[in-house]
Amino acid sequence: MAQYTRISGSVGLITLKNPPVNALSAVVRQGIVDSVERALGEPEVKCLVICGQSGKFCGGADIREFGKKMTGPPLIPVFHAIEAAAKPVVAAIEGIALGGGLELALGCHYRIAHSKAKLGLPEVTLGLLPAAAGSQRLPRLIGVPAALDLITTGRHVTAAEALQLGIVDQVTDHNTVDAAVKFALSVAGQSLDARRISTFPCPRLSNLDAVFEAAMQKVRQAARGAIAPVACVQAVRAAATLPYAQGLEREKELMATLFTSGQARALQYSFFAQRAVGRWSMPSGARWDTSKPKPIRKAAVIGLGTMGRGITVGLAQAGLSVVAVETQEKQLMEAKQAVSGMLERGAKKRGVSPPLGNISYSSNIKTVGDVDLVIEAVFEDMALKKEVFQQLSAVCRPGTFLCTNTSGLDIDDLASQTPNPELVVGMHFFAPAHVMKLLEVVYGPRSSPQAVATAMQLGKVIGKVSVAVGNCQGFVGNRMLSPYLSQANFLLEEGATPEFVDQVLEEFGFAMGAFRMSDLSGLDVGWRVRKAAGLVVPGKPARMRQGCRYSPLGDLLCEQGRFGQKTGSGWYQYDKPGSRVAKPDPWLHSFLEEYRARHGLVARRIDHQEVLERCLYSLINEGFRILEEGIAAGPEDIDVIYVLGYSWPRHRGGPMFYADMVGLTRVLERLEFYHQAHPDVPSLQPCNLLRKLVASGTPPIHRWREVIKKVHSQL
Ligand SMILES: CCCCCCCCCCCCC[C@H](O)CC(=O)SCCNC(=O)CCNC(=O)[C@H](O)C(C)(C)COP(=O)(O)OP(=O)(O)OC[C@H]1O[C@@H](n2cnc3c(N)ncnc32)[C@H](O)[C@@H]1OP(=O)(O)O
Ligand SMILES: NC(=O)c1ccc[n+]([C@@H]2O[C@H](COP(=O)([O-])OP(=O)(O)OC[C@H]3O[C@@H](n4cnc5c(N)ncnc54)[C@H](O)[C@@H]3O)[C@@H](O)[C@H]2O)c1
Repeated sequence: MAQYTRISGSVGLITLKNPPVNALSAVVRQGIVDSVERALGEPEVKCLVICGQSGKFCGGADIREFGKKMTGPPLIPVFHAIEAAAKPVVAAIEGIALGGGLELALGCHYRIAHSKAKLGLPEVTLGLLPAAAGSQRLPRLIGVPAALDLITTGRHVTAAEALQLGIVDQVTDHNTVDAAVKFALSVAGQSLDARRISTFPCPRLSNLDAVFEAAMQKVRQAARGAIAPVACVQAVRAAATLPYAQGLEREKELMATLFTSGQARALQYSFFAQRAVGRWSMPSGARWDTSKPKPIRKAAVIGLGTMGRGITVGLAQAGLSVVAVETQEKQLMEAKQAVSGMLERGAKKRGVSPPLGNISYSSNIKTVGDVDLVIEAVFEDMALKKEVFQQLSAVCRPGTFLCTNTSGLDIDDLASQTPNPELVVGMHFFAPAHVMKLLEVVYGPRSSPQAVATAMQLGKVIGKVSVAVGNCQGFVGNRMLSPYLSQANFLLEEGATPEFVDQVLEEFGFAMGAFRMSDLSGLDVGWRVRKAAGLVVPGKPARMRQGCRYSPLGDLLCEQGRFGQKTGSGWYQYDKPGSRVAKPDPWLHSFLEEYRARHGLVARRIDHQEVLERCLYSLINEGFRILEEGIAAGPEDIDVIYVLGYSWPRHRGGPMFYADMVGLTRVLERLEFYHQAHPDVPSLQPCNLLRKLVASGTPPIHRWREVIKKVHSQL
């Protein structure tokens, strides 16, 4: 609702009340209409202030209303009524003014913001554009280039930047409502002609075409197929070239195409999924709301390679004390230098001082005796990790949580090395660990709910989106990647090139195709895992392992020292080791031809559809197996992992959402087709849960959990 009160005798105060973010639901919109009407009708009221309850101005339109039949007054006329008011209306912006929230403020005559407030038009991140006149008012207020930046990126700006851009009129460190009331009284009675943004001409640009061409090129490059950023540029162009009323029409037209699009559905699903994963549960029945985390003030990181350094930075930046341990003095010194550099660069960007003092470095594991939690990040070698866990058990005080950053080793096996396996969980970060938002929190059969809650909470503290998953080889993300990569390799055997496979996957929206990604991560990583799994055994029939099809192509490249970017060659060639520009490699093409000839394989023409379906549906099929086994609690968990950790295009929601969009019947049919053609590839065999979902009438994704529950209860 919106509550109307009179303060200081002559100020009408409208307070938006719709926790948690005062979104503009139908009731709130109606409340604003009624309150404005009332205030304008009261002769004693000289001016109005609009604020939000609980220190939050407004988080925008109520996204939960989007899928439903719209009721209540539409936003544009509400904001026009405010702008047309004969008494000054001041927005008192505390906390947030986002999307429709900022558009409401732009309908007001003045804007006062608290210094800690964040403002922005993030509609693009939900597959939309600011369609309550935001795309038309903002360029008129701050000019086309700045408006294009804010609207196409959806980034939030601080109050200080908003002041500099001209979005707000004043910033205060004190009570914002008090400041707004004082301000409103000071301008009461003054002419409002120059305060109605919709009447402003859009600031002229001499190079208008060039600006919009450049903006369009920029968004198309970054969008990876997303349509909203393109529509945002078109809407701002309308503001720059058309009278306000016509610009509004264009905004409405563009919004109509976005509003019902699959991309908007996917992005809004993704928004809620990222919040839903925080409400985790385990098959044992333990849950987020019944498991209390322990506060972590001091942590240790063991192993300061690529991952350990990033994890140390993340912990220190969040204000924790960190003991950073590396056994070799030389590596320790190098790590210290690298970590300090990362902290200094990060602090410079944020305009704060680097928290260098939060970290103490040591080459002696005994120095971790007084920490609350340890994150082990030594080489991916089970014997080594077991040794480290035994040492930790001996030196850590009782109750210390022991976490491992392993990419896929058995958490329970590691836990068995300690007298308190309930304190052991996986904390699987993604590289670069201080940047990537995803954290897989992996619980073993003996991990306590408190250990899981503590790791999930620590993830939150350091700014990660944490997803709780069960223990299995590769956990969720890497396990699903395995059949995807296998299919990509099989396609090469059958006649495709790495360039073609990557092109199809990149057109789908991945930042990098399977082969460019493997070259970046290092081919040796998978090689080591396959060796440890006994798959790389000289003398074995080359293309079969344990009765299943196996492609040794990656192993053969590694035997040649082709580890990817770091060695200057892999699936592609590079100018020099470390270079990032992948070029097609004639050597690799002849190697593939020789390989096919050696194995009696005849190259055939492979089309886009086959590449996409085999790579994506095999990955999705593994996702269904993961759900069936209870390794992930719901499809949202898998989708968040893929969007945040594996560059799955956000506007496609994630693999499980994509399967829902394609249609489960279609996915099942195509898997059956490919499995018939490749009976020696078990990952193409449709999993039981997928069949059950189809048999139960292909329910929409938000109802899959009901079927999953039934499957689990039958086990
Ligand atoms: C035929 C076709 C016709 C087409 C014509 C249709 C015309 C329709 C006209 C529409 C007009 C458009 C108006 C406007 O331009 C559109 C918008 O405003 S879209 C919304 C823009 N706002 C945002 O994107 C903000 C989203 N929220 C956030 O970024 C964050 O939540 C936050 C506000 C920064 C707060 O962050 P935190 O403190 O970390 O809290 P959480 O994120 O965990 O959120 C808490 C809780 O609140 C829920 N929530 C947040 N924002 C909204 C919202 N805008 N609507 C509904 N719910 C919201 C969030 O989901 C959390 O709840 P939980 O999911 O955990 O239950
Ligand atoms: N690199 C990635 O992209 C990535 C992503 C997620 C998880 N992981 C996992 O993180 C872990 C570390 O990977 P990485 O890429 O950082 O490896 P890395 O080779 O870069 O670093 C490992 C570090 O551990 C140190 N070390 C070895 N034994 C030690 C001991 N006993 N005590 C203290 N330090 C010791 C080594 O000197 C080295 O500096 C592995 O388990 C890996 O699977 C890696």
